Order: sequence, then C-alpha cells, then structure tokens
Amino acid sequence: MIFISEAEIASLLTWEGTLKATEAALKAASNGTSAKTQRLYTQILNTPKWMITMPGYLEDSKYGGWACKTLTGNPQNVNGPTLNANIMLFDERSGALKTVLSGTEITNWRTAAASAVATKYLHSRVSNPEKVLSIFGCGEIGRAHAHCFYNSFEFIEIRLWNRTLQKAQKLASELNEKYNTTKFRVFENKEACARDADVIITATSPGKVPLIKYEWLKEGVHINATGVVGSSLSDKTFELDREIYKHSEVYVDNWPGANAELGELTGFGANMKAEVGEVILGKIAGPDGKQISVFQSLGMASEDCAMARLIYDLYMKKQQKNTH
Ligand SMILES: NC(=O)C1=CN([C@@H]2O[C@H](COP(=O)(O)OP(=O)(O)OC[C@H]3O[C@@H](n4cnc5c(N)ncnc54)[C@H](O)[C@@H]3O)[C@@H](O)[C@H]2O)C=CC1
Ligand SMILES: O=C([O-])C1=[NH+]CCC1
Repeated sequence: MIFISEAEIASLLTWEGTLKATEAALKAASNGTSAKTQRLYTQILNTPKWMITMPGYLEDSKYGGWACKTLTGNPQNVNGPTLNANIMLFDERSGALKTVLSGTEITNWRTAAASAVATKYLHSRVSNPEKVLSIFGCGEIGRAHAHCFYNSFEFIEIRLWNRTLQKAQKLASELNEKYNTTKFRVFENKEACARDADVIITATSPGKVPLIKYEWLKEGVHINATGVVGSSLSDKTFELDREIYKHSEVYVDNWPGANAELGELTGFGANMKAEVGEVILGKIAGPDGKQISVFQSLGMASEDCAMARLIYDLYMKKQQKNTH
C-alpha cells in the first residue's frame, strides 16, 4: 500500500490538472457517470469538532476512481489547519486499498477549482479584463481561491477581506510578492470590499450573522459561497443573507447533496436552479448576466476521486521515471 504525503502532492499539483479533473467531476454529477452518494457527518459530542466521511465513485478513463475521503474539522484548532483530510483510493477490480493520499491540500485546490469552473460557465463575461474579484476569508480555502483565480482569469483587482485584518495583510503580501504584482488589495470594511465586485468568493466558517448583504451587490454579480458547515451542525448558518438567495439563481454541485444539506435555502425562497454540470453539458442555460448567480458549493466525493486518480497516476509515473 502506498502513502502519498502532502509534500509529494504539493510537487504534483497544477492548476491546469486540478481544473480539468474538477470539471470532469462536475460534469459527471449531471450525466450519470458518478455515484450519487451522500456524506456522513459525525460530531464529537458537545464540541464544534466534526468528521465527514465522503465515499465516491467516478467513471472516467482519465479521472475515474473509487475512493473515500475522511475529513475532520476543528474551527478552534490554533496550532494547525481547521481541516485535516485523507483519501483512500481502492482498486476497482479487487476492492483492495491501493493508496492513501493526504487530502488537505487536494481539498483546498479542488474546492477552488470547482468555484473557478462554476465562474467560467455561470459568469460568461468574466473574460472582460476590467473585472474585480473579492475574496472573503483568507484561510486555507480563501488562499487556494486567490491562487486559482489569479492563474485562471484576468482580474484588474483582487480584494481580500478577513475577520482578522492581519491575516488578509499577510496573504496579500505573500501573493503580491509571489506574482510580482500589486493586484491583491486588503479591505477592512466588508461593504466596501463587496461593492462593485463582479465575482465574490466566501470562504469562512459561517457565523450567526451573514457576511454579505444583498444591498451591497452589483447587478449580475457571481458569488461562489464555499463555507458550508455552521458552528453547530444542527444549527446551520450561511455566509450570504436571505435576501441574496431570494433574488438570485442558485447553482449547486450535486442535487443529492443539496437536497440533503441545503433544504434551508428553499425555505428562504431561493431559486434552486441547476447543477453546474447541467450548464456545462448545455442541458440548462446559465444566468443571463443581469441576474445574481450563486454557486453554493458543498464539495463532492467524486471531485476527490478525480483528484486522487490524477495524483496517483502522476506519482506512479514519477516513480517509474526515477527507477529507470
Ligand atoms: N465547499 C467545499 O467544497 C468546501 C468547503 N469548505 C469550507 O470552507 C470554509 C473555510 O475553510 P478553511 O479555509 O479550511 O478554514 P480556515 O479556518 O483556514 O479559514 C477560515 C477563515 O474564515 C475566517 N472566519 C471564521 N469564522 C468566521 C466568521 N464567522 N465570520 C467571518 N470570518 C470567519 C477566519 O478568520 C479564517 O481566516 C469552511 O466553512 C469549510 O467548511 C472546506 C472544504 C471544502
Ligand atoms: O467537500 C468537502 O471536502 C467539504 N465540504 C465542506 C467541508 C469539507
């Protein structure tokens, strides 16, 4: 049995590969070539700590795989990441465990890639270079989005907001330095950060008070809302206020997951429009550019299957090269 560590994975991950694998998983959710599994939440009693078990199967010659991810979350973890993930990849013929992959960076990258794919298909005018991107939440998922969107689109400005200002400042310096740019700008005020933005990403642990208000938003804005687990699983909260859901088209990554985990949104009067894959496949027309669109990202096991297969193949290729 092989173990592929975070360090090894970091050397194999590319945005191009991640975007292709994630798009394949989003498409598969809507054309019947991935298993319609539901994930299981387990909470450590009387704490905000939880574990999610995500079994999945994806049929695809390049990105197909049979895998199960476990992901533990501890919003109070001060000495390490909030999320810790591991992915078990199984042999499709025998059912034997083939590989265990560290899954934290894979989760960060594929979550950002899912938002980028959704943005590409739901916000068609994003190729116009005069666009502003605003990212709320500068933790691991926010950071991955900043890298992914910088490398995938041409924004004139990328705004960063975080509850603790210093974290946003640190990330902005890191990104401006890495890419030798001044595009990354820190905003202290949420409203100023959201106003006039063409694309918004929210990547926080949703609190009791929604982060973003409807009246701050520009016509036709596209929002990728990724923070899905509330402070308590029985008391789910969202990053966007109810008025946003009432006045937008909401897209999801998969209906079985949305039906199980996003029932509250229907209660808010949300127009739950389609899976992103249905738009990719041309089954459903995307937003008309005037409506607000929200990609309410849950994350899918099939995305992890696609990523596990991608990384496993790259790892094996590298090993073979090293032994010759
Ligand atoms: N949709 C998906 O596929 C996935 C979603 N997630 C979700 O993404 C979110 C972010 O995860 P990470 O970046 O790993 O966490 P993190 O702990 O590294 O970062 C979260 C950031 O949000 C800020 N924050 C936390 N609570 C807040 C609140 N109530 N209001 C405003 N800001 C707040 C913190 O200052 C922190 O910088 C979580 O909700 C997580 O469950 C994670 C993985 C996949
Ligand atoms: O898909 C995923 O890995 C997650 N979704 C919410 C927390 C983690």
